[in-house]
Order: sequence, then structure tokens, then C-alpha cells
Amino acid sequence: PALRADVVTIFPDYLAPLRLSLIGRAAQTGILDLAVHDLREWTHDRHRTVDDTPYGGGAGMVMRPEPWGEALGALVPPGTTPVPRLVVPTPAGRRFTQAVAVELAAEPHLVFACGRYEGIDARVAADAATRMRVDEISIGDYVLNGGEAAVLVVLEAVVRLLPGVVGNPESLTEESHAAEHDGLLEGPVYTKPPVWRGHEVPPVLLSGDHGAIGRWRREQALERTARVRPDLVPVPVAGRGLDGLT
Ligand SMILES: Nc1cc(-c2ccc3ccn(Cc4ccc(CN5CCCC5)cc4)c3c2)n[nH]1
Repeated sequence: PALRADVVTIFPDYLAPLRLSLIGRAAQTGILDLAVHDLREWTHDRHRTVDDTPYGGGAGMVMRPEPWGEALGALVPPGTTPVPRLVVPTPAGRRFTQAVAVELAAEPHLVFACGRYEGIDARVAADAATRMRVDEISIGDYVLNGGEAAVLVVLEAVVRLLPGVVGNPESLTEESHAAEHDGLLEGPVYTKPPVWRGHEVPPVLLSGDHGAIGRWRREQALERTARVRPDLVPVPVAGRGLDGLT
């Protein structure tokens, strides 16, 4: 497979959507080797306990290190090659962007640690870092109840970049946040009918003049990016102007 992905969670059913559609097909065709594991497999007490109260006080519970240590030890035994990257979703992580998706899509093996409660005992990541690269990742500045939704987001963004997963590879570069488009947002898209409820498709798109169409699309992308994401609009560097952007 192009990518092996192990997901460890106390809610394995939450990852069921990964069996559907694009990602499901990638798993069927062997492009992706996906395995979802229940963290409680690595508990040994009658109540299969995975959490405990936080040292230093504070609200909520923290996930105990022992089950995680055993789970990661079972999935990544010492001497495993290639060494996987451990992806730990957290509100306190580096921002997940298209560039990070591209980076992760180049990895042969990803292990996802889905936290719940107030997070995972920090020693789990510290111990794992002695054996593998640990990537603490945030999918955005809002707080979820656990890491599972973040794993669905990250895996969808990563798996669609793998060769053979998306039917039309050009569509991967002609889209928002793609480096090929200077990270600009894509403009509006249209299909038949040419007029719908009195709304016309912009005539340039029906003109067949591909130069004009390309310029119009660039203009639309710049306009939309400036409107909704001014932070993405490149500022002209003195002496270099907006080369190629106009
Ligand atoms: N991008 C993004 C990712 C997540 C995310 C990912 C994994 C987990 C695991 C548990 N939680 C719930 C959670 C975590 C931390 C706090 C903040 N507390 C303040 C003091 C101690 C902790 C609250 C609630 C997750 C949340 N949320 N958003």
C-alpha cells in the first residue's frame, strides 16, 4: 500500500466513515491499509479504565499513559521499519494545512492517537518521541471533545492526495490552497444549464477563449481571496511586483 494508517481510539465506531466512498475505496483497492484499534484492548482491569484525575488538579480527567504505551508498543514494536509518524490531534498543535497534508501523504506509515477527556498524559508523546516522529496537530482554533473528528479530517485530506485515489489528478492542483495557485482560493464553478432561475453563467466561460477564461478565473480567485481570506493574498515584494499574479 502507498500508506498504512493505524488509528487508536476508545470510540472505534466513530471512524466507520473511513470505510465509505473515496477512503473506503482506497482501502478496498489496497492503496490504503487502514486499521482502527480500540485502546481498551490494552487495559487489564475489570472496568477497562483509560482515564484518571489530573495531577495538579483541574477539571475533567486525563488519559492514563499505560494503555497508550502498550498500544503504541504493540503497533510499533521496537525495530519497526519504516518508523511511522505518530499524529496526535490536539487543540494545542501545529496548524493542519494543505502543506501538512502533502507532507503526511509522503509518509509510508501513520499512527493516529485519538485522545478524549482533557487529553493524553504528556509522557506518552514524550516516550514515543524517543522512537518515532511525533506530530501534534490542530485542525483549527476550536475545541472538539476528542481527536476522532480530527483524524477523519486529516485522513480525508491526506488519502485523496495518494496516487490513484482521485480520478482526476489535475483537480488536485486546480483547487484552493494548492501551491500551484499561489495558495489562492478557487473562484466560482458552473455547469449546465447556461441559464438557471434567471441566473446566467458568466459569458466568458462559454466563449471558448481559453486565455480570457484563464485571466477571468485568476481575477475571480484574487477577488474572492481578498474578500474572505485577505491573509492569503500575496503582498507585492519591492522590485518584484505581482509577477504572474495579474
Ligand atoms: N483542533 C482541535 C483538536 C481538538 C482535540 C483533539 C484531541 C482531544 C482530546 C481531548 N480533547 C478535548 C479537550 C482537549 C483540551 C482541552 C483544553 N483543556 C485545558 C486544560 C487542559 C485541557 C479541552 C478539551 C481534544 C480536542 N480540538 N480542536
